[in-house]
Amino acid sequence: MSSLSTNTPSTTTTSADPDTGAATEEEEGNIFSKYYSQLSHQQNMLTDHVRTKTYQQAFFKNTVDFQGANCLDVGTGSGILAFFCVQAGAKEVWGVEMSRITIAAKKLVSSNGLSSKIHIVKGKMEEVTLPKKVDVIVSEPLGFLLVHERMLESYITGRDRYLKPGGKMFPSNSTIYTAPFTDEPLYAETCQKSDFWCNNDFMGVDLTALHETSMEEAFGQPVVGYFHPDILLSDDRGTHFVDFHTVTHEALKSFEIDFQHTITKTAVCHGIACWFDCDFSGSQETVVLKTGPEAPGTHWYQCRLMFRSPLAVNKGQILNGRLTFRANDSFSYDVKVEAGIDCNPRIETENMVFLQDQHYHYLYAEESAVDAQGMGHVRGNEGQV
Ligand SMILES: C[S@@+](CC[C@H](N)C(=O)[O-])C[C@H]1O[C@@H](n2cnc3c(N)ncnc32)[C@H](O)[C@@H]1O
Repeated sequence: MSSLSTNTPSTTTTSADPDTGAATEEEEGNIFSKYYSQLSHQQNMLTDHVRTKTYQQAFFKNTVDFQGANCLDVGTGSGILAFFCVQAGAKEVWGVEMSRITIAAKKLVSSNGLSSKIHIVKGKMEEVTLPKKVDVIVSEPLGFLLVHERMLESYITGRDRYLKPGGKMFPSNSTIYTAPFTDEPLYAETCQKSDFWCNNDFMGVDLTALHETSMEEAFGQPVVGYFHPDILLSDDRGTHFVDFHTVTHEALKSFEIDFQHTITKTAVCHGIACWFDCDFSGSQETVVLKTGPEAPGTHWYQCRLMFRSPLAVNKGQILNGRLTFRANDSFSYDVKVEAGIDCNPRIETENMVFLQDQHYHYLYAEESAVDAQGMGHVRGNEGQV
């Protein structure tokens, strides 16, 4: 099916019947499509007040960009950002959405009397056909660690297919931050998860051959949850800047974050913490959405990548290394962490911390997969998203 009309866009996908909402095989194969088709998950996002309020403020503080504008909302979900576009003065909005939540979104649009302004389009951003190019693209394509779910790729597909030259994007850019942290209880808890496999007589079966695999699994998962900024071991931040106006698909699929942190506390470093900020740079004002440990909590929490072997660090030393992100087939990324210590003349020897077998200039790597199946699961102190 492929058609083009001036008012009611149609899709070129094999997606579900927009009226019955029956899922296609393709849709059933996409865990995020199923996840987002449930009102409860849309509600989770709407009730993240930091997130939702920041989006509305970003549009309201840049009404010059929305007045009389044609807008595209990539992944409209309940349609909330499309409503905000209209509130900010948009002429028409096309809300593209791959999941069956379109049925609910259409109900909201109609019950709010906005059917002539907001057009909910069922299908993938990569496949739908819209009637015209737009002045503004809005979206909430942000996952844990910014890139989990790989929806940024759909956001920039929307840009490449439908944004007029010089058009605006809300959000417009984002920065991932890194910092080393210490958290002994978290480390102990992660190790304890594998204690079960130390049993050499579980109902007469020796399980110990799987202990190592279980440890790899436990440390291979990022920890999603809040933490207090006091656990950070440096004031320096590794950064990775992504400009949504210019970033390419290739650059999103594979990137590195190099870091160099001057250690501010002698401690045992248990890994690298990561979070992101997002800018909405309109013609009038830049509004910032923050998800770091010092900001009010959001449903993105923060992420921590654990070291299997912790690293003793001394105040004044330099911890340097690299995070390597490679997109995978599970709508997420494999993340590799490498870190090492440089000797520094300002080492406070009286407070040095040593771990067995650790040497200065010690370099090691940990593999960590940001697992799509782990979505919504929070380890640490905050329960479920
Ligand atoms: C994080 S939610 C945001 C929903 C809504 N915009 C909001 O801010 O509350 C992302 C939405 O985008 C949809 N989505 C993800 N990838 C998509 C794609 N390639 N094409 C269309 N919709 C997509 C998901 O089904 C989900 O409803």
